[in-house]
Amino acid sequence: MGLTRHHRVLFGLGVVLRLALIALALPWTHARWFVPFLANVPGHFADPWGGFMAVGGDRVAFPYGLPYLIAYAPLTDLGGAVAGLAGAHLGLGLTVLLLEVALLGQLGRIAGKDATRAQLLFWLSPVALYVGYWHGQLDILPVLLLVAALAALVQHRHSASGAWLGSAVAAKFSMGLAAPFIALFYLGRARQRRFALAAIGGAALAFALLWLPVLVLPGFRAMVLLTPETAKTFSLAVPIGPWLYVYVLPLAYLGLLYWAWRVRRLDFDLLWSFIGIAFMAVVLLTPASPGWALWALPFIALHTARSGTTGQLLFWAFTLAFVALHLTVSTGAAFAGIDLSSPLVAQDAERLPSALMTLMLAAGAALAVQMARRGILGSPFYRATRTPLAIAVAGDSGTGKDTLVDALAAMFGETSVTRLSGDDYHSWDRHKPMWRAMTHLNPMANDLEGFAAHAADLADAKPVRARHYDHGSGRTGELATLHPRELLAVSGLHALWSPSLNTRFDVRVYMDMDEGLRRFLKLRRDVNQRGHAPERVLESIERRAADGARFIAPQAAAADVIFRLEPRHPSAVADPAVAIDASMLRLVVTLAPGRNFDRAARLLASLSGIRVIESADDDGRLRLLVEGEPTAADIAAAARRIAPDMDWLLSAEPRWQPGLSGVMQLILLTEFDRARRRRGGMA
Ligand SMILES: Nc1ncnc2c1ncn2[C@@H]1O[C@H](COP(=O)(O)OP(=O)(O)O)[C@@H](O)[C@H]1O
Ligand SMILES: O=C(COP(=O)(O)O)[C@H](O)[C@H](O)COP(=O)(O)O
Repeated sequence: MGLTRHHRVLFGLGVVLRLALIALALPWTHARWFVPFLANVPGHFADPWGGFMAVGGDRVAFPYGLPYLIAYAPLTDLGGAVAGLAGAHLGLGLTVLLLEVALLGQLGRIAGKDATRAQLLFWLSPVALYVGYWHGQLDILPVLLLVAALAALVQHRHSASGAWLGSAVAAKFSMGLAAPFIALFYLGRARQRRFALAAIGGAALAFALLWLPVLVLPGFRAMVLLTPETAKTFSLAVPIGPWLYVYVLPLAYLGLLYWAWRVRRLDFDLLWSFIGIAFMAVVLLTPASPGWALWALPFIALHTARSGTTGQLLFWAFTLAFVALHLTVSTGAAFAGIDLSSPLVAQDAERLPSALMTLMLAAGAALAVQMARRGILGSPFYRATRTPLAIAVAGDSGTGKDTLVDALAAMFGETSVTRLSGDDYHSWDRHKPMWRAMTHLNPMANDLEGFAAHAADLADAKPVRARHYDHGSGRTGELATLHPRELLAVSGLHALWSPSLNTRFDVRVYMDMDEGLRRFLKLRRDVNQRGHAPERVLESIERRAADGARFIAPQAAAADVIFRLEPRHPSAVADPAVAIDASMLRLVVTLAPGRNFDRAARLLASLSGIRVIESADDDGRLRLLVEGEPTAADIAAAARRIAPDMDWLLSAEPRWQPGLSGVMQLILLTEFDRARRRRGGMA
């Protein structure tokens, strides 16, 4: 999205503020710890940590691993070589700035249409300016590596994502707090599970390369492994008896992890929200080092960019209170030669810091709760894992129900769709004599009560135990478990039979088909795929005609959308031995009374090579006659345009179909998008 002049001014303001601070402010941490350590590296490449302590350096000066050296030493030492201490400070400050710019780029890959707002919130936040250039922490590096890992993940580059994550953890162990949530993201859904090994391999390799070479160094072990920072995790403890405490942060973190595990199926936005809330818990539940707030900043910036006024207020209240607090209690910087590096408030003057801490906690907690409500409970994917989007596809035998459900699975991903077929609820196997007395189309020949009960349970995200009818053998198999997923596709001869069940469906489809075409396609399928003799199929079609008119056709009245395939010329179905050419078919789409075609018609008319004629039938139902052969690429481009907010449900690699099947995919996509909005603006 192009930057407006206003945006460019704001980004420029952030750059000017940073350059001014780099030039005029000398953080105590840089002067006392980081620059002396980094300046000492060139003479002690064998063991920079041991070398620094050997020359009397402070043991807590640089509790960081190889990634920090690789990132921060070059410009700092180059600056030091060129212009002494001032040059070293300049080099270190510029490195922080460059790493922040890199993080903005990664955040942009994740934030999509909210990128500019999220980047500006990060770039102008008091936390980024204070932590990076006044208090002078170097946490921007591990945060950049973690956000790069998540950006690679959202782009399905799983080995790279693992490598970035391994590097982030090698840079700062605390980034490992994100790892269990990422593991749940991979393991919770079949379509992601297959990439878990690639991610683990990338992480293990990167971590090993960045840790093994230095783990053998005594100086590294002394300065990095034994850092006192970790102890802060246990600082907030609630006494529950003599020598017995509950550690609040671990408790909160484990609770969050359990919640993510209970959600079971995470999409990327849920993963992002869980990690952001976990980092906020660290900031709120420990006397956090100022740098730790930077871990949460990308997450709260993107959340705020997607929120309304309340979110904005909470963001600024939290970040300003956090900085005000640390201005009073943490070290600062010398500014233009004036020493302002001591905490502004004496340690025993606890009232002001405590008031600011309370304010920061209140705003931060409210922000974390809002992130949980909007980012998790309000997530369309989370809500669909609790109440799946449900579609019913009814129609006579051979009208294309299974073919349509296959097209749904192609666009949403097989692992996101639960298929419930009415064929699995026939009362008897194929060889039972009862079929001579009753056809499959008669509701009495099917356990429609069990079918409806299972459909309702799956719509409530409850698993069911059902048998499967095998059309190849004509027999019903063993009981198997059907698990709920984000989408429930209920198809069959009687899928729209139950008025009470029909209210559970978000989309109701009736498959109609020109009778000659249906006979043509059913004959070919039942002979080739179900092993029936042609004469038996034709006899069955004749015998079922009355029940079709009596029990199947009336279900069309309950449909939102009726798809009717017709041959464009009778010759198309003259010879069953000649395969149907898609160009010989046309699609008639009929919408429920009161519905209009605006979106669908606009969409279809935009497809190259498509001819659309709009009409109305006798009872005022709008009808679209569609002919043409759009390519799969045309369908994909139209899908992105017509329903941009359906990304959360679509497969990572949707398989759009060419021709009239693709047109039906698009129309169903618009129907699901409509259902999403009707459910209260999911997304
Ligand atoms: N849009 C279509 N274009 C061409 N052939 C189709 C189309 N839809 C269905 N068919 C074919 O018609 C036959 C019946 O379709 P199917 O989906 O099995 O119907 P149902 O599930 O309603 O019994 C199958 O051989 C299928 O390949
Ligand atoms: O009418 C149908 C429903 O299936 P569909 O709508 O898919 O045609 C089938 O004929 C019966 O399920 C029996 O199947 P079989 O032919 O295996 O006896």
